[in-house]
Amino acid sequence: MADPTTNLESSLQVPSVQELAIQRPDQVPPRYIREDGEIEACPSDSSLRVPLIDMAKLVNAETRAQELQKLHLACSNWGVFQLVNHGVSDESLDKMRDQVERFFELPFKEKMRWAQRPGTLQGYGQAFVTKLDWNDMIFLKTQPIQNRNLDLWPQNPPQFRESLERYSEEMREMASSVVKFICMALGVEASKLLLESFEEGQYNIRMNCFPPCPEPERVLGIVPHADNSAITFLLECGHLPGLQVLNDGKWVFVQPIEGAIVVNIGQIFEVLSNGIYKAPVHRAVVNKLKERLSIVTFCYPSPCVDIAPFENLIGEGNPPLYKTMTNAEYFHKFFNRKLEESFIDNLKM
Ligand SMILES: O=C(O)CCC(=O)C(=O)O
Ligand SMILES: [Fe+2]
Repeated sequence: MADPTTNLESSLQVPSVQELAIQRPDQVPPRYIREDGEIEACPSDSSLRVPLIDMAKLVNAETRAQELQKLHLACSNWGVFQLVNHGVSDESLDKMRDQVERFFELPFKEKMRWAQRPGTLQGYGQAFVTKLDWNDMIFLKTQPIQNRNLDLWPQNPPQFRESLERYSEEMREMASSVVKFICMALGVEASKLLLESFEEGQYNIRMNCFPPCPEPERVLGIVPHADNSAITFLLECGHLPGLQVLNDGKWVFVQPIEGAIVVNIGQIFEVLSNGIYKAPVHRAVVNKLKERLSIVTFCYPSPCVDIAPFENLIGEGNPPLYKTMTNAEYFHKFFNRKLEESFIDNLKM
């Protein structure tokens, strides 16, 4: 979910999906069943593929121009791409995946040591909107350090905290370069202020567990949504596809690629780009036999910068399409949004 904090603010205690799945039920309890028709597990057009962007080609001055063009098309036509050669070491990615896998393997009672507490937004549990998602998760704020609630940072498995700390640091570094290149692709010079705002930005990490589900065609792992971040990085823990992006009215699987990180535009960047880049609607589907894990990093600029379309994109014939908001106003609108209304449409002029 864009930022599970919304749901958690009014979160009810709901059962663990992993615990439900362990009992190997033949059917799913009705409160998980989606009434809006069968969930299409296969893309209607399997030739559609989410674009691949090579960070090494963006860094290299000789190949940059061409790769920036690809990046521009990826962001304007899809809002999502797979990033390779991103510079985060395999070792660090593997370590993080391993610790998250081990965490979800712990007995339920042990995981509950880090459960969401009443009045807290973070911790182990579920996000609840209207229907239940087939998903357990642990949601932790990692940067800046004062946002951390270490009481909710697992100490089991033993290296969880240090892996998360290192991983989140690497995501923060990656965010600054990815934002810089996305701005270049958009044709705006990213201001020093904006780039610094990602160095000092806010980073929240949601680790998702989607247990096997007896009726995958009637249940969703995560409901369709767009992220409220500026950009989001998603790391797959295995090879089982589950993330789907809505593209031209079709749900398209994001096929896991070894070593790649999935990057998607969030609603803050949609505003910054004056709608040239859109935050894509996406969802997670589940599998009948296999569990899937994902690690999702939501990147936000520092609360000091306003959220408004880039000035260079505005001029005669190009009016601003979105309002100018302080960070606090943006989150106030988000937390007070009506679920039946489109959040992003409410940010438009
Ligand atoms: O894990 C996935 O496939 C999707 C996760 C997601 O969209 C989210 O946590 O916002
Ligand atoms: Fe998402």
